[in-house]
Amino acid sequence: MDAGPDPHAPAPASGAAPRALRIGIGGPVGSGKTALVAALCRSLGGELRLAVVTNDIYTTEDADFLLRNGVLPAERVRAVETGCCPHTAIRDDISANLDAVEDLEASLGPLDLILVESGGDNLTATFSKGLIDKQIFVVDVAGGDKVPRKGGPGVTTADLLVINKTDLAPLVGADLSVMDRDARARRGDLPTIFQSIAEDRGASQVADWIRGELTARLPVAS
Ligand SMILES: Nc1nc2c(ncn2[C@@H]2O[C@H](COP(=O)(O)OP(=O)(O)OP(=O)(O)O)[C@@H](O)[C@H]2O)c(=O)[nH]1
Repeated sequence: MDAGPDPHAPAPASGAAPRALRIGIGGPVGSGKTALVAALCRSLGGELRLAVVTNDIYTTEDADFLLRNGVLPAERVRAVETGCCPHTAIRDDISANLDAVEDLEASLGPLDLILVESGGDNLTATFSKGLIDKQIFVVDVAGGDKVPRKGGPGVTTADLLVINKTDLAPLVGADLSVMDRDARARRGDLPTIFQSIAEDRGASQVADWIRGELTARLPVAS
């Protein structure tokens, strides 16, 4: 489904990107998506006009976590209760998510970055290109070092693969070099980041990747 142009997109200022970069964050249940969103709010919230849309099936758990942890003011967070499989709301019927994005842009004015966190799903979940510009897929080492090898569209095609909870690798017997080899085999030149949010509370490598994506969208000065 193609959502077409965004009617709420702010008029581009001279030298500025046309509208907020929308990044979808998906991945299996418990891999660390909300922890990543919170970390990115910590590292980027002071330098970018940032807002977040969370998706949960029956609750507003993830939005509540962000608010409880004070990583972003309440007016910058919207919670979508999907009431159905998480992938349906980010891939098939994206209207509730688009409404949330447009509502944020209408109430806050021009934004630089909107993070859309999917509800936890499985390795097949992907975002509609009508909803987001770039997709980050988060898996974690506690799921086993076989996960990248299993592939699926998230692992194989996401613009960025994040392998989270590296601090747990020795505890669960996960071999990071195997995960690295398999991720390269599945993804070719697409980037993969290994991280532990427990050890790097600002997810600095992912924040840097986002800064790079924002820079890449800026019009080339003539
Ligand atoms: N040890 C360790 N724990 C982590 C790390 N990142 C997240 N966690 C923990 O893993 C658990 C799940 O993290 P969440 O961020 O809620 O995972 P999620 O992917 O958003 O989960 P759902 O929204 O339920 O799919 C929480 O208890 C986090 O504190 C990490 O790098 N290392």
